Amino acid sequence: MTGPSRAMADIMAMAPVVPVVVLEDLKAAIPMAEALVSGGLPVIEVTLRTPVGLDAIYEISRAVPGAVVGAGTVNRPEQLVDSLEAGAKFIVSPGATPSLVYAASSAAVPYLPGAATASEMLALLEEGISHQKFFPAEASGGVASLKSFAAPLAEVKFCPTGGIDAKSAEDYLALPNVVCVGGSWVTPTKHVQAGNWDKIEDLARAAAKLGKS
Ligand SMILES: O=C[C@H](O)COP(=O)(O)O
Ligand SMILES: CC(=O)C(=O)O
Repeated sequence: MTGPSRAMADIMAMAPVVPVVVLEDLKAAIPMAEALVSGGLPVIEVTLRTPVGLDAIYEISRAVPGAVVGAGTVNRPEQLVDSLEAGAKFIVSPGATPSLVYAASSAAVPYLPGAATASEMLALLEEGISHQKFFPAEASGGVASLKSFAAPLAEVKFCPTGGIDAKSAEDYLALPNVVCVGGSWVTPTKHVQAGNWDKIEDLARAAAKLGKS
């Protein structure tokens, strides 16, 4: 495993669940991150799908010391640069392109690119990227597909994301090639909008226990 994959492996091992956050209101960034960290989920992926994504990463990285905040939906190399400037500790993209892989490798930042087929996984392995996001997990065959990848692609370890909930997360985490899972169920929009941080902390606490039974 090369440097950036090693570093991504360490981040993925910190918690069984990576909350994938789509924030509409910057004011929610810090209390939401504090609730997740208090509940036991320090690794947080803030997507760049909304205008406040980068500012949220900036604020969380400076104000929530226990958080390891990364940028998600990084679809272009310039977004990777902006994310690092904002304070992102890791980078996630739904797929991968040569320019994204090059940008991540040049910046030596932990990088979790998406892959959904054996060919995409092999292409990333050729770049030294052994830790990959299986996306979109449920739509790409879910647990059954990952079981099929385990033997021929034994070197690849996954963070499946997309359509996973608290119940199905257990099934994914039981697989030998799954290190953690990603999902938005820990930060439901209704609770974020209402500022129900205690509810989010409860969801995080339950998610942090997954895979440990
Ligand atoms: O990164 C992918 C999604 O935003 C998270 O998936 P989900 O909302 O289905 O959990
Ligand atoms: C889906 C995904 O991987 C992302 O938004 O980064």
